[in-house]
Amino acid sequence: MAAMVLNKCRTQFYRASLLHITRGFTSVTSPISTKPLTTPFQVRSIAGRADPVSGFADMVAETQRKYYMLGGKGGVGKTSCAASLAVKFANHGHPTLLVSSDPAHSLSDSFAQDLAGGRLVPVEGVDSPLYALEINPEKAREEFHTTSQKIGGSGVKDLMGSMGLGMLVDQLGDLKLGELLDTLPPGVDEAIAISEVMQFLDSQEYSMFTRIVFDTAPTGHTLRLFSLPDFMDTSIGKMMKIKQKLASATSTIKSVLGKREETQENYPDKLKELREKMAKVRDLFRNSDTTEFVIVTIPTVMAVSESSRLRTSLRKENVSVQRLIINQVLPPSASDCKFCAMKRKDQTHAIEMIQNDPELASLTLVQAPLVDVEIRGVPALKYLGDMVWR
Ligand SMILES: Nc1ncnc2c1ncn2[C@@H]1O[C@H](COP(=O)(O)OP(=O)(O)OP(=O)(O)O)[C@@H](O)[C@H]1O
Repeated sequence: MAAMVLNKCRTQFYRASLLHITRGFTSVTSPISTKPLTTPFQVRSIAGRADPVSGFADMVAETQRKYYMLGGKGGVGKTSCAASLAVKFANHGHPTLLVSSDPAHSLSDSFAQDLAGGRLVPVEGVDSPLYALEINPEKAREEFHTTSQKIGGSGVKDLMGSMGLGMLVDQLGDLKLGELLDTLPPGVDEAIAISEVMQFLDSQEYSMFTRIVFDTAPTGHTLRLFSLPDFMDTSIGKMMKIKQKLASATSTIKSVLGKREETQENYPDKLKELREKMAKVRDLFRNSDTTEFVIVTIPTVMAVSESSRLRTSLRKENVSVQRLIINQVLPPSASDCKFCAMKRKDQTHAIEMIQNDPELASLTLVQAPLVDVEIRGVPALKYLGDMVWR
């Protein structure tokens, strides 16, 4: 029965067959005929849009450095689309850096090459230099935590207790410092890691890159980046108060005991530096001349709803979003099996949702087909890139 149903299915899955993509062919052939198909998946703007967004020719044209951030719900194809864009930039002459700030890195899996290690790793098989960098948000979080703890965490309370300054510990209570340090907002690690990368980008080692593509963590985390400078203001303010209280208490004690003042590392300055870096990253993201945020989604109600919320948040933060990639769209069919027919109905509904969504309807939609094999390795990414980035 299942075989009979499947036999009726004439959905023309795009033959990203291993044979084709591992040999680097880019032509698309139908599984039921050997004739090339004319792909219907193209950059197109929605009816009524006055100014269609630039195509890949414009994305590649300028020599000035550009940043592309790809974000969206988990599992929709952010890494695949980001990696395919990076490959395409590199194959069009742009030395390109692909950065993953998703704690669950998948660049190595996507390229089928070992790109791990938190340092620049060259990607093999592309025409111009393409480097990958998997940054470690966990490490950034730990560093932030250690620095904060040194200024005023439990270490301070222990120290003050041992100095007989228990009353000051009580005064610290109202600053809710412990709470502050223990409840760093989710995504703070990713944001810190991104800001660390941004400072490298000004260095000589990174100066050759003219295209920088970010594969970001799922939706909510990326958005934290924008609220962090304010969060840092609050936390730095609290830490400065503690430092002042500590400084006056310790100098009184030391003068009584006749001890010399020790030079202390200026930790709040470090936090201020971090805050400044984050503010710089936020400003860069808001600069529509250099940066574009591309939302990736799939045609399901849940993914579309999340994309709409993401777009609202990015608009409030003045981040430029011009295109929405609708990934894994079922290809055309001469006659669907029952499963494909149901799936197509759902997808059609989700695409209509996009077209009627006030946040998403104004974007240029780029449909990318569901292909019949997993997208792994440079030839496969090139294949995907040729369909998505046109
Ligand atoms: N158009 C497509 N056709 C078929 N498979 C696809 C397509 N796009 C992505 N995939 C596959 O879907 C899976 C998830 O893709 P990917 O890792 O790019 O998603 P992601 O959004 O980055 O995930 P995460 O949020 O977990 O980082 C991978 O196995 C990938 O090969």
